[in-house]
Amino acid sequence: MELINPRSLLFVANLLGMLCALVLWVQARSFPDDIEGLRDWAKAVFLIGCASGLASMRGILPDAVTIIAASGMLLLGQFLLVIGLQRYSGKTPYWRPTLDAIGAVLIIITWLTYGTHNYQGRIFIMALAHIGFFSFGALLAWQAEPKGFGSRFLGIAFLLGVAIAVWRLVTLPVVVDDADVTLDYELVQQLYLGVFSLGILGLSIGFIMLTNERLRVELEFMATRDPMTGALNRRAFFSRAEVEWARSMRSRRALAVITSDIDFFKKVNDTHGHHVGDLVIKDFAHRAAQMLRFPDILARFGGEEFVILLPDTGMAEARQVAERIRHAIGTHRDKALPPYTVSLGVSIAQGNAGQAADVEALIAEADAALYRAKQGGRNRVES
Ligand SMILES: Nc1nc2c(ncn2[C@@H]2O[C@H](COP(=O)(O)OP(=O)(O)OP(=O)(O)O)[C@@H](O)[C@H]2O)c(=O)[nH]1
Repeated sequence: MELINPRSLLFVANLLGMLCALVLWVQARSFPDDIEGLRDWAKAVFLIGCASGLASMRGILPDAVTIIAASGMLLLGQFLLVIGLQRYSGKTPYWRPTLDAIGAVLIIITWLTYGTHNYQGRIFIMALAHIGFFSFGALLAWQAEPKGFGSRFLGIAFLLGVAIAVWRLVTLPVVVDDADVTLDYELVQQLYLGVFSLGILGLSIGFIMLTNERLRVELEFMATRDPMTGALNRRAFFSRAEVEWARSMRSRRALAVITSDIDFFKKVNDTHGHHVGDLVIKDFAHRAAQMLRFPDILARFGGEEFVILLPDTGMAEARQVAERIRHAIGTHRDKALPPYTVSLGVSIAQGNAGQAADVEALIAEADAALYRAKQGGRNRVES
């Protein structure tokens, strides 16, 4: 039964491949370099599109082009999809073993085309290769970060590819040998090709969604974080602090703020250099963050000055946290860094009369306590 001309399907796959390759290429050019894999995908989809275009010329161009070259491009394209996903996930791709395997498959395909004229054998070996690439692709897509809709969509698109290739294997016995004479008009082969053409589109959309989600996560991170330490920036701190403030005022539960400043930090810079100064700042941010729990937040307000917000935390508990940080910084140290100490100021609000009227006032109170800690000799906590 002729549902749709297989030649037309392959031609559509060719056009879709070219268009998807163009979109992926444009996307690759406008994306930050650390989101890798888009260029591989553009090349992959281009190759798969070309393979479909060549295959649509069956009976017009020689078999060496429409079968051997087309199969080679198809396999290389599918391999590049996997390579792109590996690069996207920060894994180092291994080219050699798979390229050797593709070479071996092409030699077998050539033998099956010119030697034994075995159409079923050719479909069998190509379906096996599709299953291998698509299974690996599904696994990589499922593991890819962020694990959002894009990663799931892509994983399912790859799994559909596996299912179709398995189905093609199962239905192999009904393939008639003369199907190879021009093009296979069997319904199963038409569906195979049809789904395959749409598959290029589905996979490309999936990967574009995945990379867009990664970009959104990165932009969000950049907009809310201090790039050097990964702590929240001032703006993100205030947007979270305002929410916690409102909650605290409504529920009358205490909200604590700790401000901290590394002691004699100018001396660290002057003695060991700015680079070591930066390492000390990062060390402080890392170790202070380890001493906090959800939903506490740590923000870098500038230089060596950090602010910590502790929701649902009273004065005694907040002082304990500050003491723990001071003690940890002053006693355990990274051997690669000079010893240093930190002074901290603590303040709380609970919506009572006479207490801070807003977050800024609460921070100003903690700053005043921090100033007293500095005046009192440093390496201490004041409230
Ligand atoms: N390495 C490095 N230094 C910074 C950074 N931002 C600010 N600084 C330096 O940090 C120092 C801050 O010193 P001050 O706050 O004036 O005083 P201090 O030496 O820490 O002394 P006290 O706070 O009084 O104990 C200045 O020398 C700044 O140049 C940064 O991102 N990296």
